[in-house]
Amino acid sequence: MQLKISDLSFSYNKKEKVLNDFNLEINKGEVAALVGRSGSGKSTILRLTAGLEIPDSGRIEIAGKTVVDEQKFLAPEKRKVGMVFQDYALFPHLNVYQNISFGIDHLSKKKRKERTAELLELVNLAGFEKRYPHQLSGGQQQRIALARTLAPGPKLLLLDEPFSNLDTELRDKIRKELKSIIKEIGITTILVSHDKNDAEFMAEKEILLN
Ligand SMILES: Nc1ncnc2c1ncn2[C@@H]1O[C@H](COP(=O)(O)OP(=O)(O)OP(=O)(O)O)[C@@H](O)[C@H]1O
Repeated sequence: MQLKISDLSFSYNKKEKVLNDFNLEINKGEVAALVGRSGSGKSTILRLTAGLEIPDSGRIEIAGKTVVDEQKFLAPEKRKVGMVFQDYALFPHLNVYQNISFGIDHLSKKKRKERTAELLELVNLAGFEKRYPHQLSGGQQQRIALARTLAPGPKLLLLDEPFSNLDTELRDKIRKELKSIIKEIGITTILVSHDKNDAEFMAEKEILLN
């Protein structure tokens, strides 16, 4: 089991529960989609898994290790979880090389260079090192965001509405690319989507939130 969520409850304001005893299990290498109406708590589940919110109760285990329960809270950077946000959140003042190598500054310069090159190869953007985010198309920005997230070698990849900023034509292309990258590295992935087609195309398993 790569991700196990047990009896997770959460509210933003302590009044209205967004999640009530929510459970979820995802196997290693599996790609799962969270689907459900707007406001059903899809992004909240990703945020809790990444450690950006603290649950009211329940437990989350990643690769067999408890990252949060009533006693414990592991900081986001220690969870080995990579999250790509809806708006990609690239650093506008850093170029592609700097964006991707941001999370691996503990490595030597040589290793960092190698790893960044490997990731640019993976997302098919070798040669783009010196470009700035505003000099990239939406699809390219998304692939750089993915490369940056994958750089430290996360055990779990979280994608929040990865196709929402793309027009229909590009969306098709990006979906295929994203799926093939995920398969190539075999990373366990959860994706949030409000689009049934995207979810069906990308995921082996769909989890419906009400
Ligand atoms: N920071 C916040 N403070 C207070 N309430 C919030 C906050 N973020 C989300 N909520 C509320 O929590 C509920 C779940 O939100 P969440 O973003 O997880 O839903 P979602 O299923 O991802 O929705 P969408 O498909 O529209 O992105 C919603 O009712 C939302 O209004």
